[in-house]
Amino acid sequence: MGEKRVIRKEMLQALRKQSEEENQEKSTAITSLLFEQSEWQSANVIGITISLSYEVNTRAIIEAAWEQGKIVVVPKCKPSTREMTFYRITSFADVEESYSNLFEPIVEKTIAYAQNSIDLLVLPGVAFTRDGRRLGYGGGYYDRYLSIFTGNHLALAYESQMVKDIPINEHDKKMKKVVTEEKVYVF
Ligand SMILES: Nc1nc2c(c(=O)[nH]1)N(C=O)[C@@H](CNc1ccc(C(=O)N[C@@H](CCC(=O)O)C(=O)O)cc1)CN2
Ligand SMILES: Nc1ncnc2c1ncn2[C@@H]1O[C@H](COP(=O)(O)OP(=O)(O)OP(=O)(O)O)[C@@H](O)[C@H]1O
Repeated sequence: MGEKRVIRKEMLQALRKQSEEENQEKSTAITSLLFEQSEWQSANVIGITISLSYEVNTRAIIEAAWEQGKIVVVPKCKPSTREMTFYRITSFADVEESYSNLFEPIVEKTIAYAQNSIDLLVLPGVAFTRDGRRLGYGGGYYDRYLSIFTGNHLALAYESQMVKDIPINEHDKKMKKVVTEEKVYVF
């Protein structure tokens, strides 16, 4: 556990140092590669997070999804059980800054979507390995979600988030794909 925390802290520090310009440039490349994936093209309902400033920018992805006629659902965390429920948003006015400074759906304005109605889950992450392991913020939210999720999933990351090793935890779920600004890792 301790080692995970060190990798997380160092990676987040490095990510926060990346300039906005660099973030934007790489995010644009990641977005283009994402749109080439068959999982994206065939999905009607996309489950995706609202990015923080240093994460791969998902706002342009969400806007494009709306333009492509797709349904966008974003997670709301339940800290007491560390579970997430996804709600459909049709504009950014449907989200508010809430838990842990994340942007989450305003429950009163949105409708919950069941897990089995999501075609593609687009995951964030702090660090990834070249064999498909993922390190998140340490909530275990996605490990729990993926343990019962049957749809497609892939993760978005900067190439700089690919690391040699991450300590394994029995709950850790392997990624199927990670899309970076340089390539698509398929596991
Ligand atoms: N933009 C974005 N949204 C996302 C994620 C993400 O990685 N990025 N998540 C990806 O999983 C989920 C949120 N994951 C979280 C995991 C842990 C904690 C957490 O433990 N927070 C502590 C304080 C953290 C700290 O030490 O600063 C707390 O609130 O008590 C919060 C969110 C869902 N939404
Ligand atoms: N399926 C699960 N059922 C029960 N507990 C789980 C499950 N998955 C993870 N956990 C627990 O959640 C905690 C956090 O897990 P971990 O450090 O792997 O999170 P993470 O992948 O970094 O975070 P996140 O998924 O939120 O981005 C650990 O204590 C882990 O044991």
